[in-house]
Amino acid sequence: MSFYSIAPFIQEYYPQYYSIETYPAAQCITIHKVAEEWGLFCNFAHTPIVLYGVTFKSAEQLFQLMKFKDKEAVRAVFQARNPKMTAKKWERTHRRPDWGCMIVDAMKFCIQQKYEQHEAFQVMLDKSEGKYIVEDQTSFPKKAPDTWGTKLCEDHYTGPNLLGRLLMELREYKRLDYHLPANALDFIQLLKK
Ligand SMILES: Nc1nc(O)c(N)c(N[C@@H]2O[C@H](COP(=O)(O)O)[C@@H](O)[C@H]2O)n1
Repeated sequence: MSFYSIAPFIQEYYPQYYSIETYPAAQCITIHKVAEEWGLFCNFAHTPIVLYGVTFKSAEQLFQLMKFKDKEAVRAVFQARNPKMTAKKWERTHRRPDWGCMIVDAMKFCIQQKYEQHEAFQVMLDKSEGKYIVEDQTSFPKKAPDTWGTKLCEDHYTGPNLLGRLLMELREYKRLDYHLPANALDFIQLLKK
C-alpha cells in the first residue's frame, strides 16, 4: 500500500465513509477542472479563506497545510504555487503523526470555511439540488479512483467519492460537523512569525 493512500485511514477511523458508491452518470454533477461549469466545487477553486488574519488561496491549500506542524514544511507549502504537489514532497518526513485520524475532519473544516466565506459556493450547492456530486477522476492515469473520487464506467460513476459525499452532506444539512485536535490550527501562527 502506498504511503499516500488514505484508504486504510478511512477504514480504521472513518468506517462510515469506507465504501464504494455508484451513481447514474445522467444524474451527476462532475467536479473535474476549476474552469468548468461546476468548478467552484473543486477544492482548487480560487476561494480565499481567511483564518486568524491569514489568507489561504483555496480550500486545497488550507487542507494541505493542515498535514503539518513544522515551520519549514508549513512555510514551503504555503508559498508553493502547487500546494498539493509540494505537500506530497514534505509528507514522507513531516506529516503530523495523527493525520490519519483527523483527515476527514480536516476536509470538513476546510469545506465548511469555504461555505461560510463564499456565498457563490452556497448558491451553487443549492443549485445542484437533486443531482449527485462526484469528483471525476476518469482522466487520471491510475486505474482506480482514489478515496476522494470516482471514475466513469459505462453509464455510471463509481468510487469512494468522499469529496462528493461531503459536499452532498453539506448541501443537505447546511453545515459539516467536525472534531479537530486542539493543536490543529497551530500552524497558522508559524505563518505569522
Ligand atoms: N487534481 C487532483 N489530483 C489528485 O491526484 C487527486 N487525488 C485530486 N483530488 C483532490 O485531492 C485532494 C486531497 O488529496 P490528498 O489526500 O492530499 O492526496 C482533495 O482536494 C481531492 O478533492 N485532485
